[in-house]
Amino acid sequence: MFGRQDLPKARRVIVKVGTSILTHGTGKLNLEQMEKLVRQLADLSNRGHQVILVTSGAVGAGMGRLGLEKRPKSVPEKQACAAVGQGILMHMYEKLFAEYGLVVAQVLLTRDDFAFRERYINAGNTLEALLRMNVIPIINENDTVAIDEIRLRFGDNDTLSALVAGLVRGDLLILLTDIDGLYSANPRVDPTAVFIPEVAEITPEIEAMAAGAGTNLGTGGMATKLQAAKIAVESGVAMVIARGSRPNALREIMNGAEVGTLFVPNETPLPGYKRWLAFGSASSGRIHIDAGAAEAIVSGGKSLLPCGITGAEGEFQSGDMVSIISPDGLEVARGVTQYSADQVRRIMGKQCQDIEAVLGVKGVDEVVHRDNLTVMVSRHIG
Ligand SMILES: Nc1ncnc2c1ncn2[C@@H]1O[C@H](COP(=O)(O)OP(=O)(O)O)[C@@H](O)[C@H]1O
Ligand SMILES: N[C@@H](CCC(=O)OP(=O)(O)O)C(=O)O
Repeated sequence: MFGRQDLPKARRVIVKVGTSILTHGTGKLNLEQMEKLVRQLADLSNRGHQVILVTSGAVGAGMGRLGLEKRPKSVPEKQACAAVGQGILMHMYEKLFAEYGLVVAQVLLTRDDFAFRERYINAGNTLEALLRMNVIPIINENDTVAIDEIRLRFGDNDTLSALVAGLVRGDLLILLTDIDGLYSANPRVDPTAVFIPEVAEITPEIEAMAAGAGTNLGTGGMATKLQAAKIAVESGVAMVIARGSRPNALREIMNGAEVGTLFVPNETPLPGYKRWLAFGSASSGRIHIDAGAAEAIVSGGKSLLPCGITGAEGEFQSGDMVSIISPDGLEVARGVTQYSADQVRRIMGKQCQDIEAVLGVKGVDEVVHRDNLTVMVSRHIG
């Protein structure tokens, strides 16, 4: 059984730091905190671990420099703050890592870089090349171009860090925030909340523990951290949420000490392509299915045939990614369709041998083949 004793063996470690620990309440950078963080990361690298840093704080740092006291509401203003702040953040990281003789690289990603498989593979190759060169990649969302609609689908940097961890087949993802880890309820609101040291399975009860957003400067609170945990554990990556201001938090975690909340990785993680289907890809439409088809796909590992389809939404083409929706409205699977939306509407409910008569061509039997399909039931993220 995976446990804390396995953490020292983690070779590739992704560390995400939230705005709440990188900036003061004033919005300006918390320099002491950044120095401590960089020192620990440099030490991890010196110990032979491969380190990737996912950093928030661009909007916060920009606010500080522009003298704004509240996080702006409009998207262009937030993006303007990020454009000012990202340079300030990188300048500090470059300076601090250089003191320990380490080279850093800025990598800015958007949701689309994960949704398009070619870009996803390219981003992975670049990160591999940087790690081979002993460079520390410093990743943030490309806020100036990530429009709100797309941002919402990304969630925030918690989700981004988990997608990155899956992309590079990381061993451990550490989310450093302003609280010790997961509690049974938000302890800032509920004084009876108890600390949860380890989560072996992310059940609906665990999900219910994470309520709403956190601080004025941070964005997602615990809810987005649990979404990140779902992606990480299904990708075979262990995850720890811990307080970033704790002195030597990273060293203690890497030594296997009981610090923060540990999320145990799945013993049979999704393979690379199915992982991308589940978490990276963006769906172009929805195919509705009946209860029998849902059972065959989820429990039987079967392909989706026309006879189990009850409807199609959207204008997808053959080769597009589609969400497969059960009668209770849940996305039970996601996969690549071999028929367009128009064709699906014409062959739905029919037997395979009738496809030729309806479409005038002899097509394949499977609307979505099981090789190109991933079951989402337990993996639904948001
Ligand atoms: N069940 C919970 N356990 C711990 N913290 C919680 C819980 N529910 C909500 N929170 C809030 O989540 C906050 C951390 O999230 P956030 O402010 O987004 O940090 P970050 O900027 O590091 O991403 C905590 O300060 C706390 O107020
Ligand atoms: N890209 C944004 C980060 C937004 C975000 O996810 O913030 P947080 O919840 O503090 O991790 C920034 O750099 O300000």
